[in-house]
Order: sequence, then C-alpha cells, then structure tokens
Amino acid sequence: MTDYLTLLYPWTKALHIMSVITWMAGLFYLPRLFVYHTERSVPGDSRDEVFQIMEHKLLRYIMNPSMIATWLFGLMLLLTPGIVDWASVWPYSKMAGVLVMTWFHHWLGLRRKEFVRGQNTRTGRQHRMMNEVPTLAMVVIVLSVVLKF
Ligand code: HEM
Repeated sequence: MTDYLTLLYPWTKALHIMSVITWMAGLFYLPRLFVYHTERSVPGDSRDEVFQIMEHKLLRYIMNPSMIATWLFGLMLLLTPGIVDWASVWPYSKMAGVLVMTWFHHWLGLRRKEFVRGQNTRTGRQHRMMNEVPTLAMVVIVLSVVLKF
C-alpha cells in the first residue's frame, strides 16, 4: 500500500494542488456573493432568487467536491512514507490552517441556508470581514508547507 503511495506521490501532489485551487476559488468568491446579496437585494425579489441559485451551485458543485478531493489527496500525501516529519512544527501549523478553512466552509454553508430562509442577519461589511478568514488560513498553510520550519 505505502509502495503505491510512493509511486503515486507526484500525481497525488498535482491533484492535491488542483483541488486546493478550486476549493479556494469558492472560499474567496462565496463571501463576495453574500456581500452583494446583502447589499443589492431584498428577500423574495428577482435578484435574491439569482444570488440563491449562484450560491447553491457554487457550494454544491464546486466547493463541496473540491474540499473532499483536497482532504482525500492531502491525507494520501500524509500517509506517503518520508513526506511528513512529525518532529517539525509545519505539519501542525498546516493542520491548524486547514481546520480553520474547513470550519469556514461549513460556516458559509450555514449562512447560505439563512439566505434561503430570508433570515440573513449580517451586514455586507461583516461578510466582507469574514472574507479575510480564508486569506489568513492560506498564508499559514502555504508558509508551513513551503518553508517546512
Ligand atoms: C485538507 C487537508 C490537507 C492535508 C491533509 C494536506 C496535506 C499535505 C501534505 C502531507 C503535503 C505534502 C508535503 C510535501 O510533499 O512535502 C501537502 C502539500 C501541499 N499542500 Fe496540502 N494538505 C491539506 C490541505 C491543503 C490546503 C487547504 C492547501 C492550500 C490552501 C494546501 C496546500 C498545499 C500545497 C501548495 C502543497 C505542495 C507543497 C510543496 O510540495 O512544496 N493543502 N499537503
């Protein structure tokens, strides 16, 4: 099994990076949609309907599958012999960043359901501020995995 993982390593890493890119695109874009959804529509109008379709499709068909793929290929890399040195700090800081990102994904899912019920309570500014969460997590993750401190 570990022999296969070693053989597949470059492919696993390539697929990991591809799925990270598509997941992150959604994590950056969905909060922006929430900003305009809040500021440019009222519950029940035609724009509310369009924003709901865009948010649903982005989450369901792009973000959910790419989050699952990122985790799957990431765990395969983790299990590949000789890749992770558990005596270093970087695997733990990377995991902390990944957990924040995964939490944020689920937080966005809950906010989407509030829009569906017409019960969004947050302002556009609050959605803009939450938009910084994936940026901060990305900085921690990329520094961890590239500098390997
Ligand atoms: C979801 C859980 C994740 C796990 C279990 C995981 C695990 C790993 C592991 C073990 C490696 C191999 C490091 C190496 O080859 O030396 C790796 C590479 C990488 N990961 Fe992740 N990762 C996850 C999510 C993410 C996320 C969310 C990002 C970006 C925001 C990311 C970005 C990268 C990058 C850019 C590399 C390539 C680094 C290099 O080879 O220089 N990963 N990941």
